[in-house]
Amino acid sequence: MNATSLSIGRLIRDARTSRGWSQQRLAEELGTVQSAVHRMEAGQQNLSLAMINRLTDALDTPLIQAKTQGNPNLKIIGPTKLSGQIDVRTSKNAAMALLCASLLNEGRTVLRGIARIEEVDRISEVLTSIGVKLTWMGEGNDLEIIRPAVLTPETIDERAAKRTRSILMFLGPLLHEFDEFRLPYAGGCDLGARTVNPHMSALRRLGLTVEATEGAYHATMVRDGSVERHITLIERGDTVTENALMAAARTPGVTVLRNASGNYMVQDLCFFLQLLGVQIDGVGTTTLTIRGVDRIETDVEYFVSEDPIEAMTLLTAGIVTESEITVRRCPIEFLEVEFAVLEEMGLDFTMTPEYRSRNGKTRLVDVTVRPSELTAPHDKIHPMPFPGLNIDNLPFFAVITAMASGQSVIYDWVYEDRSVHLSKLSELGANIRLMDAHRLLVTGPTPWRGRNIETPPALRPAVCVLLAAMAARGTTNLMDVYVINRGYEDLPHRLNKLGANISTFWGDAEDLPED
Ligand SMILES: CC(=O)N[C@H]1[C@@H](OP(=O)(O)OP(=O)(O)OC[C@H]2O[C@@H](n3ccc(=O)[nH]c3=O)[C@H](O)[C@@H]2O)O[C@H](CO)[C@@H](O)[C@@H]1O
Ligand SMILES: C=C(OP(=O)(O)O)C(=O)O
Repeated sequence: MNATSLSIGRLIRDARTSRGWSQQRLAEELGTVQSAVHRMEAGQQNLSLAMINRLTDALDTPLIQAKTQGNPNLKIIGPTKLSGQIDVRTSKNAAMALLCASLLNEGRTVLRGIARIEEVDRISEVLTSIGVKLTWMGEGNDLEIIRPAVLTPETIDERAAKRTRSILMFLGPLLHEFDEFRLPYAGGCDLGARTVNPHMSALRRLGLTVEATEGAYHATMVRDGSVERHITLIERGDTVTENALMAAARTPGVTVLRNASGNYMVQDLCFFLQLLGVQIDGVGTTTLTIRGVDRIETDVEYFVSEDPIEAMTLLTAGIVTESEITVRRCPIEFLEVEFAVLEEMGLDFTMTPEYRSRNGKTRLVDVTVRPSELTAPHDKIHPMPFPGLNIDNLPFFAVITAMASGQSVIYDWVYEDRSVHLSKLSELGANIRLMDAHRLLVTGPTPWRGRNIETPPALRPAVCVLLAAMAARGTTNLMDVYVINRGYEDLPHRLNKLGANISTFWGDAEDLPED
């Protein structure tokens, strides 16, 4: 226990008692247990930023708000050398799919190991607003979800819904229960235009018509009772595949889905639906055959698998700081091409034999990376749908190629704005030229230097800046990191355990001295 946690504990206790609440009552408001509140008040509990914000909301107290006024920012002092071992946690993207899929189940759903991140909080807020009861079990990462007999989409929390793109994945589950419903427009990272048409086109084949007007999707469902459906997705997208899977899961008969994504979050969703009694053949391939069931009422527990994007993030942390670290629990099936490129670039790394994730399915390895003389790859680095180089892992190659001698081309054909956001790395000293909106020319190696940076409004470019700042000489203040907290749990603290020097502070960019 330290003095700060004890005094925060007293603030919590005072705010609670001034509202006349018992520890049990506060625990219920927070979705935790009484013993956890007792530990917080006694200063025996490390409080995450997410928990401080939940306390602030629950207690509505200026005392705690004063601690967290303004935006969350990070101060990174470098250069740092990392050492030791770190475990990969579960993914934002599987969490999104599984939380939406919990709507299909009238039994009790327990999701084990869900990441406690802002994006999960947003979808949880949306679920709560339509009547679902979500309870974090203890202080860990297990979430119990119990839906009511009748959902109330008309009371949806629009503010939370508009902050995430995953709200689109409510279409698939809700079409089973309503002939007409309305959802707010999807949000998410600022990556340029992202079409929703593939979702509409796939769901139309199952009877759902969606009209997008006045800031909302207006959905109308007509059930035709056919026993077999063939749907070819017009794009091999992840969330569109998930939406179609959720729509097919409770549509009796057979649905054959072609040009489906076999990516990690889709596989997690398939394993979960299989536990719920939905038969799915072809998991991990581009053709999924789904035998839907009329109703699902099963008490189920599912262990979410490890995140290949977090694995890549942590490996990049080792590479950019020229350190030896071991990243444990890397889901190797989703990182094969990434490792092939890294090997070609001269990265010194070794892997343990494979073992299984807690879901019994996903293959994992521990990877040790060591300081290496990297050279630019011969060809451009570009992403492809699974089993290609993951689209969300491409940004990390901007940081890695900036460490390599020679010129590399990073080609992001997918997103219009991600490369633009990555050019922020030049503020930390990288020689990066935007050839056009989709191509970066990176010339390395880079003498990284710290400075104040406004966080790019996209998750992966933002975390790339954080990683480069760990290697940079001097101090980097990275302002307003909500976007990082959207997808990573406790990242600064976990990197600090490896030797990084990252601290969180609250405030606005105007409060900072000039560079
Ligand atoms: C919650 C979640 O799971 N989010 C992931 C999901 O978003 P999501 O499934 O929503 O991705 P999008 O549907 O936006 O697809 C990403 C972009 O790729 C384009 N596209 C995609 C497939 C294809 O065959 N052809 C094509 O052109 C789309 O038009 C779009 O511009 O997949 C993206 C691509 O892997 C990831 O970056 C996101 O992190
Ligand atoms: C683009 C991403 O996420 P989302 O689909 O949630 O915007 C991402 O995870 O990098």
